[in-house]
Formats: sequence, C-alpha cells, structure tokens
Amino acid sequence: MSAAVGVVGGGAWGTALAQMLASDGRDVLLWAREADVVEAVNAEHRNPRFLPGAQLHPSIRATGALADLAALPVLLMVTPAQHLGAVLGQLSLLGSDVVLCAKGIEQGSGRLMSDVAAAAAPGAALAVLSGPTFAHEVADGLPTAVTLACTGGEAQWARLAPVIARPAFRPYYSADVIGASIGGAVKNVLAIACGVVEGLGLGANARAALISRGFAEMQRLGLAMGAEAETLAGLSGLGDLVLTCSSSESRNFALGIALGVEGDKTGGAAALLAERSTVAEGAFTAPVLVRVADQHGIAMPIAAGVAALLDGAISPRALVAQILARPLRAEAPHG
Ligand SMILES: NC(=O)c1ccc[n+]([C@@H]2O[C@H](COP(=O)([O-])OP(=O)(O)OC[C@H]3O[C@@H](n4cnc5c(N)ncnc54)[C@H](O)[C@@H]3O)[C@@H](O)[C@H]2O)c1
Ligand SMILES: O=P(O)(O)OC[C@H](O)CO
Repeated sequence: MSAAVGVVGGGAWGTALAQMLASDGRDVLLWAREADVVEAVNAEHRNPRFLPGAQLHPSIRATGALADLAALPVLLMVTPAQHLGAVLGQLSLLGSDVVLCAKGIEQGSGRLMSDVAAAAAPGAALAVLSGPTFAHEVADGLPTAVTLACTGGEAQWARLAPVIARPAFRPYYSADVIGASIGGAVKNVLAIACGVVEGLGLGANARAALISRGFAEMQRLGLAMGAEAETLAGLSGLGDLVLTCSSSESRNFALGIALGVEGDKTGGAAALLAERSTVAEGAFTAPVLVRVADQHGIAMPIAAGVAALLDGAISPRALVAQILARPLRAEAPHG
C-alpha cells in the first residue's frame, strides 16, 4: 500500500486534493478546522459545507488534531493564504515534503507563501502546487494540469511526482517557486477586475483586454521579483489567469460580478465580503499586492484599481473609467 499523504485544510481545495490523492486507493489524512467537516467526512464520506455533491473515497479520513499529520512524509498545505503561516507553524516538521497549495500574499508581511512557509517550517522541503484548478472539477476526476515548483529541484520532483500524479491530474516540474507563487496570487486580483467588467455588462472585448493587460502587470511584477517568464506564461500564471477570469465558478470572478452589479450600493465590497463563507483570496491579496508592487517600483494599475474598489474608495464604474482614461502608451514599453 502506498504511503499515506496528509492534507491540511478541509475546504473545497483540500477536500478535492484529498479525493484526487485517494483515487489510487492510498490513505489520505485530512485536517479540517471544523468539527462538522471532520464528522461528515468520516461518517458520510462527504463535505457538504465546502464541497457539496462530492462522494469522497473511503480511504480519506479526517481529523481535527493537527498533530496527527506531523509525522507524515508528504503534507499538502491547503489553508487560505492568510492562515498558512499560523497553521504550518503549529507543526514541528523535519524533513517532510510540504506542498504549498494556497494562492496569495501574506497581508502583514507582504511575503509569498514560499517565504511564509520557509519561516514557519524551516525543517521542511517546500514545493508549490498551482495552476488552473477548480476544486469541483478535480474532485470529479476531470483532466487537470498544474505546475509543481520544487525548492528541492529534480530530487524533490522525483519524490513528489509519483505521489501526486494521477491519470487525470498532471503535475509539470518547475524549479521556479517564486513564479509559481506569484501567478496564483496575482490572478485572483485580476479575476475580480474581470468580474466587475462582466457585472457591468461591458462585454467580452473588455474582459479579454483586461486579461491581456493584467497579464502584463503579472509579468512586470513577477520578473522584478525573480520569476521566470516561462513560468508566468505557463499553467500557474497565464493558464490560471484565463481560467479564473472566465467562469463564475471562480469565487474571485464571482465577487467581481457582484461588485459590478451591486458595488454602488451602501456597504459595497465590505457587505459583499461579509456575506461570503468561502474565501475569495483576491480580496485579501489586492491591498498587499499593491504595496509589494510599489516596493518594487512596478505599476499595476488594474490591481491598484481593484484595491481601491474593495476599499470603497471608488465605484465599479469609476474603476473602469479610470483604466480607460490612462495615457496612451506602447503595449510593450521595453520594445
Ligand atoms: N477552491 C478552489 O477551487 C481552489 C483551487 C485552487 C486553489 N485554491 C486555494 O486553496 C486555498 C484554500 O481555499 P479553499 O477554496 O479550499 O477554501 P474554502 O473557501 O473552500 O473554505 C474556506 C477554508 O478556510 C478555512 N479557514 C477559515 N478560517 C481559518 C483560520 N482562521 N485558520 C485556518 N483555516 C481557516 C476553513 O476551515 C476552510 O477550510 C486558497 O488559497 C485558495 O485560493 C482553491
Ligand atoms: O475560486 P477561485 O477564484 O479561488 O479560483 C479557484 C482556483 O484558484 C482556480 O485555479
């Protein structure tokens, strides 16, 4: 029997990854923060709170005790980005392979998930798993491909690929942890902008333009932070950006739509966020992304507009007008 794998985070993505991992019959131990999630997974093989409709493999067992996972050789960290450091810091890990699956930038510190994890678990061997991955589709076994960026290089890839790869779940090796981390974080902010355009009924041309110009912002920041261009143009960057900006299955895109439709009402973004039980990571990433971009001297007008919108500083229509009124310039300023 293959070695057990641990999944930390019983939300939609952690549960979907557990289902994918268990599809070859291996034991998967899932840590969930909520007692009702632990109970539903163990008693009914379901997670109605975060992944309704999925019939989970019986080899998935849930626990509310984080310490139960500490000795496992491979752990997937799938808490929301803002909680990854605090949760990982509770596990005293030595030598484990820890695969970071959250997409975001830590608000207080401005750190990428790889840096947060390196500080929280200095004894762990880190990798980043990121790409175009709606949880429901992965749980349903639909074909999916991701970037698996390994701080441990080819040796870590050789350990992790057989554990993670399945016939319909294809990881692609990378050594570019920075690039894989940035793509997943930035795309969530850009997806909110695309959702706003959708909610305002501004059409497919506008959304495609935002995807393209948003990718330019992702590239500028990513290259400034040491990412490789190929990574940003790959699954964890452009691939995930296109997916997330194209479907209301995305919580970030859906939040943008709601902002476009209702954002002028009193309370605006704050009210919309308060009523959500699932995470739209772009709402947490936007303000810190703008701060990080400023620190690197990188202009990210779309991201800055999303942050201003979420802060209630401008309305959805003012955001669009602001972007359309920007000075004409070369598409690729560096020629
Ligand atoms: N859902 C997807 O399709 C998907 C796909 C790829 C990546 N991701 C990423 O996975 C990460 C987890 O998102 P999700 O969609 O599984 O979550 P979710 O929206 O399904 O559920 C919210 C999760 O947040 C957890 N949570 C809330 N407060 C917490 C706290 N204080 N400490 C620890 N955990 C807390 C809950 O326990 C729950 O697991 C995010 O970074 C997300 O961007 C999601
Ligand atoms: O629902 P979202 O917007 O968090 O997107 C889910 C995944 O990140 C898509 O790759």
